[in-house]
Amino acid sequence: MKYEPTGREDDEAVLQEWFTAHGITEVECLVTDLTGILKGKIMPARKYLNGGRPRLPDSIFIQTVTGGYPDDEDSRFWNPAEQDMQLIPDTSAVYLVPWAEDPTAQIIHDCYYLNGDPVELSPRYVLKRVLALYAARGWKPVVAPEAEFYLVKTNKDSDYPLEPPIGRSGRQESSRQSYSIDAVNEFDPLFEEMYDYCEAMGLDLDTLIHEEGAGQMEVNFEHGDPLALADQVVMFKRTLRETALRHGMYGTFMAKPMAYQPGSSMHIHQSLVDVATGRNLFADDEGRASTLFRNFIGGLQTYMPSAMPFFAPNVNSYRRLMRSETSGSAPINVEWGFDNRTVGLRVPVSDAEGTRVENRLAGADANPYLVMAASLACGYLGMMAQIEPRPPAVGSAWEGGNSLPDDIGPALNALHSCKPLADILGERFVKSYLAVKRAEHREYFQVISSWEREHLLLRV
Ligand SMILES: NC(=O)CC[C@H](N)C(=O)O
Repeated sequence: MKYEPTGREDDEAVLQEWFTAHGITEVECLVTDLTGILKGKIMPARKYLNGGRPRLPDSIFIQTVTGGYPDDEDSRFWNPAEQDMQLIPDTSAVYLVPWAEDPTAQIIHDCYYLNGDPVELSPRYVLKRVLALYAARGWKPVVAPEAEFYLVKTNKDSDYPLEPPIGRSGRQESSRQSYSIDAVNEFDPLFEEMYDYCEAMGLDLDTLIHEEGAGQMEVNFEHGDPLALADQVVMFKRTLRETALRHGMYGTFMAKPMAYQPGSSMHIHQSLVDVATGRNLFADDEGRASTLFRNFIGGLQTYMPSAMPFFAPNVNSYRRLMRSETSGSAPINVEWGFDNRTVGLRVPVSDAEGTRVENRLAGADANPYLVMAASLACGYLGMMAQIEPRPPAVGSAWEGGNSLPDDIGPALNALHSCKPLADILGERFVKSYLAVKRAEHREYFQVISSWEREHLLLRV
């Protein structure tokens, strides 16, 4: 997947036309790091259109969420020289910044070394790598992500717990308001603006609902190409956070922002299209679940426990997945079942064309490129090895207990031992990801919590 300069003239023409149509004066050149944070440079549109392309060091892909770097015990897996990368725009990922005062573009870029090699540490590249495996077989995965999030009161001191926001009524939500339209309308001005921004950016939102938690909402995206939808989720998260700030609140995609409130997920519905015929290969000629579909689920069941650090990348992610009275339907297993929300892999009842599996494991805090790459990699491995899934769960699957790593430490160990995933996602990428996540975990461990001060200080 080398960048071929021959295609670039066409891209320039597309950009030129789009910049002129929108009167663009500034460009935000964006790259998503391992966490999902947008990094990049801002430059004048004039320079950008003259072929100016920014460079960034490849160390942005080995940065922890706090801006640190892993100890260099494993440094042979990245380049300590901090090589420069050339940023090349993807002209299918060009958006307006609708809240900017001067007409500004935000463009998602791919990263290449100066010799033209792609940077394998880039999450967007990891997803492209998995999609190329599907393309080589004439397959096209189709996904529909959902993103849950909380609106919360601004929280200037991070020592204090978060609180639900104040709505138009002047009141703070305190009870379960799942699906309540009036509870969504409490934040009507914010959502009006969010929709305006999404419209201006061309984000394909389907529905918005109120979820179970106080101030918790969910948006669903229309189904489509995984790369385009991962881009859209990244853009949506930025948009929602920005909109919330403009309305005096925070929007957060933390997996478990508040104790005693359900966590936030990023469910991904997945199906598989035959490029030649356009048919959904997850249904057979009689409209029943096909062998490929069963094997895809078999692969998810086999490899998802090892891919856990992509679905649950932070210490906080595992708080969402712990069973408690307030955990809602967050999964603790990789069983599958028809229209069953106690399993990690739900198969919604639908017509043959709509046959799909909803992977419910990922938290909203996960990096959408890596969630899609990991989920599609697990399914691909299952289809290649023709893995039969266990029988579908009937009734509650909670009784089976937690069959997944229940903390980031064991999850990282499981990924470390899984060679098939490293082969698909890239060995250098997986090693670097593990090193970054281990460094974050060590840093977290140095913080003494209020629970320890409350319960241990005077007792032990
Ligand atoms: N609607 C739902 O299925 C809720 C999902 C739940 N919030 C989770 O974190 O998984």
